[in-house]
Amino acid sequence: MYLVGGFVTSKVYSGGALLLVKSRNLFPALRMASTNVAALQKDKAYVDGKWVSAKSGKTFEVTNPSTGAVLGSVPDMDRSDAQAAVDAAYKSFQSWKTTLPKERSDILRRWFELCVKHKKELATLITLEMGKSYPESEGEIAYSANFLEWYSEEARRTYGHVTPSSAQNKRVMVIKQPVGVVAMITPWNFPSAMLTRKMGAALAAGCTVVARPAEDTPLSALALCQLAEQAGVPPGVVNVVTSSRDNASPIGKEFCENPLISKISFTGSCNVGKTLLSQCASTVKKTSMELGGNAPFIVFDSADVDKAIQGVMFAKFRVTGQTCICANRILVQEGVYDKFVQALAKAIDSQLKVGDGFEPGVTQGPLINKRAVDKVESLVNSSVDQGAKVVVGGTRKEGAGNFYNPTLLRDVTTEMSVSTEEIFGPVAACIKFKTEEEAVTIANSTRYGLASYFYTNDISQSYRVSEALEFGMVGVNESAMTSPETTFGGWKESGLGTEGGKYGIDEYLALKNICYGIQHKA
Ligand SMILES: NC(=O)c1ccc[n+]([C@@H]2O[C@H](COP(=O)([O-])OP(=O)(O)OC[C@H]3O[C@@H](n4cnc5c(N)ncnc54)[C@H](O)[C@@H]3O)[C@@H](O)[C@H]2O)c1
Ligand SMILES: O=CCCC(=O)O
Repeated sequence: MYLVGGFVTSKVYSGGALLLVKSRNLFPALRMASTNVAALQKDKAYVDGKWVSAKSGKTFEVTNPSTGAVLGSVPDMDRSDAQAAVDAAYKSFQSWKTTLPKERSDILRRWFELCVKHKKELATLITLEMGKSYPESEGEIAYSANFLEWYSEEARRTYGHVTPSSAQNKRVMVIKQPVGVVAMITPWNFPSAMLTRKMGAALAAGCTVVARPAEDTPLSALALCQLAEQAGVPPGVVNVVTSSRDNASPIGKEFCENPLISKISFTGSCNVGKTLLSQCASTVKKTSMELGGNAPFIVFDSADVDKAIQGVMFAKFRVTGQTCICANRILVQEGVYDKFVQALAKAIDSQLKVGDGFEPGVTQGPLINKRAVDKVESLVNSSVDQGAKVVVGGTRKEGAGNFYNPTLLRDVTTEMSVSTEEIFGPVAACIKFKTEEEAVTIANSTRYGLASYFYTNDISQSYRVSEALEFGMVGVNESAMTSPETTFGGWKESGLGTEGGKYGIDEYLALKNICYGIQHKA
């Protein structure tokens, strides 16, 4: 690693190729991670236990959204590459499904331990390719690794049951078996955790996997493969195909139409989820869909406002507002509205710092790309045109990188697009309401149903409202509600199925009813 013209330039050897990683703010993280990040950065995809190029030989570049610097290139695979990966996964399924749950558990445990051991290098890769602040990246690696640990424990608990029979000469039991090869498509906002939440469950159940990570963040996925290999995951059990956005749709089609695949597990936007669902009809595949959200964050008059501010700072500004469970509509009862807005403005000013994720003290990294900044800017501008007022921010950050300043809007109404659309950026949009019924009606008046939050000190209200909200997840006086134990999933157009928690592994298991005819002694 050496310094050139104020930049830190790091030699990164990747699959034999020398990459120069250049960033003003890289130094602190690379110092933490030493240069081992190089050993985990791959420039090939991972199929059948081998590091491979695209058959076409094509590659695409991965860039740092904070600086625009090119981090490296990975294979731009197409539909035929995906097909080869499916063949490998299908072949490996025949033996993986017969392994003992304890063997799968031990392998997942070793993979978890390796992720923990390499957390600094893995976190460095996330901040490099995705931009989130380095402490948030370390947090993601802990979260991501914990899914492997959780499923190493769940692997041994896939109990079936015996059903009392209605006939003397029959016995009936239900067993659970792995569904088969699972195709996974994941987004860029949690480059590691969205994969392990799926892969941990699938492998524990006895399924094999072909995954296509988002084009913005393939490096974290490939690093995970390397650790999986070291943990003893056999060839073909985990396969990762990388591609540019241009090949996302053809690969998606292959996944949906290939009869060797039994299930698609997708995390991403509602629009792409709906496309995949319609494509899956041709082969009647099982699906898990973790889609977008439009989370209400309700603050009632009785709430502890300080606690609600602490909660909204996390629920709104985590990962610069780019999580599917981020607070999207902040509904505040009229009695505390002004006090809440004032306190939130103060918290934003004093607690948030925008910049390169490696810079000490930065809490708000860049948005993923220029398109995302344009979208956030247009949502803010159109709200202001319709009467919303900017209390804090409301502008892009000057200079290079895809940065948008943390923004607080007041006098927002339910009709504005900032309320109806998923913002996916650092914009807190505050709406005033009068009654509990009005708040619940507004909260539920969306086709999304992923996460919701409310703050109250009225115990009866906490029961009433948590039962009335049409969302898969409800935080009551709590905004940090995800963990491996959480049953994570959306209602309505936010998705199908759940991940994590007690039920996560069931998504990868098929029920089989076995009826025994027995000779009954006279
Ligand atoms: N519910 C959840 O658990 C969850 C978690 C994270 C993100 N999300 C959602 O993801 C969205 C943000 O991620 P995004 O912008 O990357 O979403 P996206 O839907 O644009 O992309 C998600 C993935 O799908 C791929 N893709 C795009 N078009 C495809 C096609 N036609 N066929 C197959 N694959 C295709 C992309 O390359 C990417 O890998 C938000 O809506 C967010 O709420 C949901
Ligand atoms: O973006 C969605 C995932 C968020 C989480 O798992 O906490």
